[in-house]
Amino acid sequence: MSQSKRLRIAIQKSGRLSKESQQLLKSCGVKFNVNEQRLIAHADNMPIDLLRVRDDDIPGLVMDGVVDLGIIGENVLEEEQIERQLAGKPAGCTKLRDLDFGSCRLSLAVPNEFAYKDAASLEGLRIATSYPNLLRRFMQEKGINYSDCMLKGSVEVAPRAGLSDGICDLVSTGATLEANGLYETEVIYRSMACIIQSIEEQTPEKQALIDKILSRMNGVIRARESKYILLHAPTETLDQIVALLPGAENPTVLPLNDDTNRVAIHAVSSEDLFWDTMEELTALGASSILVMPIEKMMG
Ligand SMILES: Nc1ncnc2c1ncn2[C@@H]1O[C@H](COP(=O)(O)OP(=O)(O)OP(=O)(O)O)[C@@H](O)[C@H]1O
Ligand SMILES: O=P(O)(O)OC[C@H]1O[C@H](OP(=O)(O)OP(=O)(O)O)[C@H](O)[C@@H]1O
Ligand SMILES: [Mg+2]
Repeated sequence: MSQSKRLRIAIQKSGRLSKESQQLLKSCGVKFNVNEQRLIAHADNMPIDLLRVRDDDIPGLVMDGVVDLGIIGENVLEEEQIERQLAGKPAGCTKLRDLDFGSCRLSLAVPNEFAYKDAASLEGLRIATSYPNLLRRFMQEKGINYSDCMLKGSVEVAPRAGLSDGICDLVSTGATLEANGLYETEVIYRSMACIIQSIEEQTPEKQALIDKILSRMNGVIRARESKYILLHAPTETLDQIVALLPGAENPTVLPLNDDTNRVAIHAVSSEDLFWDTMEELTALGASSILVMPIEKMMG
């Protein structure tokens, strides 16, 4: 069991996940100030300590029970899990939920002049990557022999530098690949950020705090994905209009002053309302359409 009476949460110190991890915890009511020089940030209003570390270290810290929770990309989690299974080290942890950020994919990419047909085009070649285990699993499934070149960063420059024939690295918009004269040929893993818990037994107090944070996180993420919609609708097209609102259950329908042919609709939609739908709504006679963000949700 983690020795500390306070709940320990590991988050990325600086990088793609750090701001959003901090923001998510703040939205769950955890109050803390980060001092860039310090590894630990203590929450002021709850028995929670945040450990700010390199993202690569987060899965191991959770799997060894050094911290109770960690916010991490699934790509790093899966890579560490394979690594530890091979080394016979503890690799257990529980994924509590996917988060709504850090979406990216681990892909194979080759120089623009490379005539790639399928994964077999890489037979006998060298691939640079920071994810040797995920790459090996993919290549073994395809039965392709290759050699790897392990790089912790700047993987995209490897082919130009003559270090490898292709790469296996994270892609989001594809801008980094393009800037380095590479193109994506195969997605080998799709990833999101997630929150994981150590499998060590928790004290009832700490488990209750984990459950509280998770329940708040569910509310914050559900609210971020939802919209509050207000509009006026002709009574004759009311059913069609309600059917167009994405995931809106039991909308409130209210009468309008001095207008018996129209009603006001208030609805919580589980998704954003896109311009196309707004145009379809107006074509059905809807007016005064307002789409508003929701800050918190519960129950
Ligand atoms: N372009 C991207 N768009 C969205 N998410 C990304 C992107 N690149 C990486 N990620 C996600 O964010 C995680 C952290 O990426 P980052 O580039 O900050 O890692 P790093 O350089 O290894 O950081 P550290 O210094 O902590 O080791 C990745 O493991 C992945 O899950
Ligand atoms: O497809 P794109 O939108 O261009 O994103 C992909 C890039 O993002 C990540 O690096 P990051 O920018 O986080 O910097 P790093 O190389 O220092 O980790 C990843 O390692 C790629 O290099
Ligand atoms: Mg890292």
